[in-house]
Amino acid sequence: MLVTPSAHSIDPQTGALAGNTGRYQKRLSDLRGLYADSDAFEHAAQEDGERVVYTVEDVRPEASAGDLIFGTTFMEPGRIGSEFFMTRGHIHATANRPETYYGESGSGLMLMESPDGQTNILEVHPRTMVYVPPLWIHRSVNTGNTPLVMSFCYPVDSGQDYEVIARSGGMAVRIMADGNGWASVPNTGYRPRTQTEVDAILATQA
Ligand SMILES: O=P(O)(O)OC[C@H]1O[C@](O)(CO)[C@@H](O)[C@@H]1O
Ligand SMILES: [Fe+2]
Repeated sequence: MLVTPSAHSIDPQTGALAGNTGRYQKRLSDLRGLYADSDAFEHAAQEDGERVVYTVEDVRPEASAGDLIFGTTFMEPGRIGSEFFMTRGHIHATANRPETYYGESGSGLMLMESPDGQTNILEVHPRTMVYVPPLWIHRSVNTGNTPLVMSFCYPVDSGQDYEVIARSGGMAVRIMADGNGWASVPNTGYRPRTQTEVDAILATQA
């Protein structure tokens, strides 16, 4: 069945995506357990747990395979303790589905981790296209003091698996403020995946 082509303007400052079919927001209270400093988190959540940390708008086609989902992510600047605001992070449920992210405004980074625990970090700036290849767990981090807005695109049959990060006690590194910039520091609660867990991820490829 033919789908009608469409064009969608993106506001690089707000991430507003014309003609979006979906939108969701993650509030501070939705992000419990992500940050190293749980006291600082509880303090911030008590002050304003309803505070929106990031907003995602997207266009989702009806097709079940071969098509694309595209949209925008708007991330507020901020920190819990010295750890920068970040998305929950995930691997695609069909793990060999890739994704692109394009910097619209602000600055941050894409924190990526392979199933066997290698870390790869790429900075995202306006007019930078970041490629997240198949099989990489990915999380966006706003390391600036202004909103980070990115547009993204990924296959419609990707899905998101959030448990992969929870099971390993978070990602292997955390992104912390360091002077005027950022530093990656080891996550002391990290439990590397076993070979059985790695094999289970690889088995979700299609
Ligand atoms: O799904 P998370 O990890 O909360 O982060 C949101 C980002 O990831 C995506 O789900 C795309 O993979 C986008 O919707 C958005 O850019
Ligand atoms: Fe993704």
